[in-house]
Amino acid sequence: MTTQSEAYATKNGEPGSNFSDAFQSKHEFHGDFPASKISELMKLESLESATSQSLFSTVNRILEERIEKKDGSIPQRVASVVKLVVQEIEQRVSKQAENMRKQRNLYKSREDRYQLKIRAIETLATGTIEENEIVMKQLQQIKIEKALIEKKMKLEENDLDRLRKEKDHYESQISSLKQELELAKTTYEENQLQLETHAKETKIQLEKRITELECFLADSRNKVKELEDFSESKFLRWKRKEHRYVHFINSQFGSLQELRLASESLKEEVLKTKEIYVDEVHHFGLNLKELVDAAQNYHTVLEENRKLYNEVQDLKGNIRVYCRIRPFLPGQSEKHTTIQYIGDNGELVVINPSKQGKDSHRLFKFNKVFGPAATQEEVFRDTQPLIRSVLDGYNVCIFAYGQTGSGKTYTMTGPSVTSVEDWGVNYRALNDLFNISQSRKSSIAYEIGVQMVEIYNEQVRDLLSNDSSQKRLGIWNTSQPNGIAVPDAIMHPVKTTTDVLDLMSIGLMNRAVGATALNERSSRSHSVLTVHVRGMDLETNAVLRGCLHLVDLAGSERVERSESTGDRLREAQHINKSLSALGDVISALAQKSSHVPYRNSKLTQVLQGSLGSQAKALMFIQLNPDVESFSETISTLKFAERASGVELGAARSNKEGRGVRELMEQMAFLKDVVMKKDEEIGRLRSFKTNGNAERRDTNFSSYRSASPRMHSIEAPHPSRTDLDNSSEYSDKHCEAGSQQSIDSLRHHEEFFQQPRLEIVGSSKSFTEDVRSGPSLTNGGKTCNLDVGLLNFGDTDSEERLSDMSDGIFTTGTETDSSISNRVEHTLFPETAKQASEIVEKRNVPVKLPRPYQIVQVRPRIALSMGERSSKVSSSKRATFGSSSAVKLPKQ
Ligand SMILES: Nc1ncnc2c1ncn2[C@@H]1O[C@H](COP(=O)(O)OP(=O)(O)OP(=O)(O)O)[C@@H](O)[C@H]1O
Repeated sequence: MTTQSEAYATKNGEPGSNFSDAFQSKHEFHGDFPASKISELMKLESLESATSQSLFSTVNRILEERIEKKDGSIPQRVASVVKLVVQEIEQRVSKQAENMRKQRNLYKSREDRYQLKIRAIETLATGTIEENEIVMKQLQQIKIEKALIEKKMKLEENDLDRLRKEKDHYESQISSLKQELELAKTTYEENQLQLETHAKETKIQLEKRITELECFLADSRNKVKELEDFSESKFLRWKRKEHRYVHFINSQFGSLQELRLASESLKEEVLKTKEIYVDEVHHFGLNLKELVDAAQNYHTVLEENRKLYNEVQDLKGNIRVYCRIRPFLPGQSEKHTTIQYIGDNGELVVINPSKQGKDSHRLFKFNKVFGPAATQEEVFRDTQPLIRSVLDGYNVCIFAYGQTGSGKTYTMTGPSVTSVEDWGVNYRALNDLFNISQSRKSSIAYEIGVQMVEIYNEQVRDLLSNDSSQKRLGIWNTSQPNGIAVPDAIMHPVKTTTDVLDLMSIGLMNRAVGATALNERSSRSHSVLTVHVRGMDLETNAVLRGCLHLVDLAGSERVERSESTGDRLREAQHINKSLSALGDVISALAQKSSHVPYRNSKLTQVLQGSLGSQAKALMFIQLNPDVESFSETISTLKFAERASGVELGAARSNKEGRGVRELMEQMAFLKDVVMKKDEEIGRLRSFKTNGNAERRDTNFSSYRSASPRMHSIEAPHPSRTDLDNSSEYSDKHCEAGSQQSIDSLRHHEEFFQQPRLEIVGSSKSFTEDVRSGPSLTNGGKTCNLDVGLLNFGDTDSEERLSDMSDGIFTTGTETDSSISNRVEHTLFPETAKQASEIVEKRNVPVKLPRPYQIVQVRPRIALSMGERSSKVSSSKRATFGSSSAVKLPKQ
């Protein structure tokens, strides 16, 4: 049993010490408490171990002692009260202890029960943990599900939002639809009202119509009745008719039988007639065949006639005239044409659209007319024989005449070089010459050279020279008796068509072109392509030379039509001037006039050899079919008509056999001798005249008057007043001319590869050459003095030119050969070499035949032919030399 102090001590955690402290402080408070009692009390090992009873008994004994002793420290009563209290407390404590014991037991039982419960709970708890885990898992799952549900809820919320919005939208739509519905409803009601009214109206109308129809039906019924009556009567009539027809057919059948019999007899007759007819047709066929043959013969005869006509013209030396009509260009197809008829026989009818009746038509006749559809090949086919004759030693000139844009360049050159089909006469001609020369190479060795110049504003320019100083050539050297070669222009040997194509494209690029109102790219100059051919017969050594001029003239239109101004106007004026000079020459030739004004333009000077000598000439007349060009067309055709009447004299081939060549070599030698003599005479004369000026003048003038023929190679031609007024002209110009001549010669000598002979003049010119007096020597080079000109003061220059022209005109083959010699020397140096060798070998003059020529021995400087010369065969290259190469312009 625990006491109150124990409980107290247990309650405070330090029962022993606290109780002792309390007891001690109490004792101290009661200082009179005997120490023995305390020690007695203190005998108790500890308060903790002391029972509450012992403690109370201790207190009771103390109190009893106090009471017994009657100690005054504690009043008796107090002690008895305390004792009572202590006893009361003791009782209470014991009760309490009892209670506590009971409680303790109760607690114990409770504890047991709790223990059992705990154990049960523990077992439950273990079960619960597992359950918990499951629950946790379920919780987790529930959480996940919750999250999902939340998500779903969110989504649903979103959906809800969306639905709400949609709902709003639909609501607004519904409201608008409601409005529309309202509107529709009102309209419907209105319409309904209208329809109702309309229906009412229609009903009324229909009712009216029904009544009308009923009336009509009644009428119709009446009519049907009438018709039925009518058809019945008609049926009866038809019935009657049928009877009649049957009767008629029967009668017809009878007659048919009769006819059949008759036809059979007729058939027999027809068969008989047919036989007769077949016989007759056969007979007729035979007759027809004869007629067809005759007609064919007629065409052949016609063709032959044409050929014969051409041959006769060739024999007469007529200028052949081919007319070519340009097609309308793209974009011009709507235009009216002036060409009404193109005949096979070279007939051409042009029509003037502004005139009516007979005057509106004009007939022209030429050697050939090519229509707009004619191809380049067809045109060339008719030109080919003429071109081929160049290889047989003839001189041929082909030129194209016509207004700007009429197709001259198209015919002569072609629209493009790249396509062979487009090639014009120029390329085809050279190609043909190469082909034929190849096919003849076993018997004749041909060499071909080309020059190309243009006449622009009355100046001659070398189109194949890249040297600008040489491009513009000096005055056209008409002292060349036949004027065929272009002495100042560089001669380019050509071996293949490619060479020609290269050269010509360079030439075409250098050509002066410009735009006029009539042609976008108009040729503002006359271009002359000269082809020199020299062939040597490998058996007989006979040499033939041919020369072909291919001339693309500038446009012939009137100045005002080309709407030119400034430079273009000047060009047009020059072109017109030269073309009218050509017209004058042609007129003079056509009229067989004694004076032919070749010198009036550079163009006529260039063509002099081909128009004046016995060369073959062909003129292409180009026409623009456009109505606007009618007047130009007529003037072109008139020009062509005049040209076709020109007789140049029968063409002759420039062939020379060995004999002729030897004679020429002899002539060359003799010319040399004569020249030396002339030089001596000249020296003597100058020696004489040194002391006597007057005599000198007289002597010189005798020379001047002697020759209208010879000109300085390069000296500018003096004006007539110059000639009249300046007595010193001869000297000055002789010097100036000789200097120029020397310069020109230097250039000219490019054609010559070594010192050799040059043969100038012709049979007729010889006499004039002799009259012309001596050639001047200058620095070892020779030039012919223009002495002829010096004495022209009183003579009509035209006449002089005419004389000269005539001289050239009639010289014929020899005239041509002289220039050909010049060309030959240029192109074919070995001939010259042979000649010079012969001259060196022979020193005995040989008696000359009648047509002899002056020979000048000229030390020629060998000049390179430039890049072109590299294409010449090695055997010839050696003789060409290599100094001061003249380069060709690069394309
Ligand atoms: N026969 C033709 N077939 C097709 N086109 C042609 C024919 N003739 C000429 N042409 C075309 O007509 C135009 C003018 O031709 P081209 O330049 O040859 O005339 P042109 O007489 O030489 O003119 P210009 O005197 O101004 O030099 C060119 O476009 C040319 O292609």
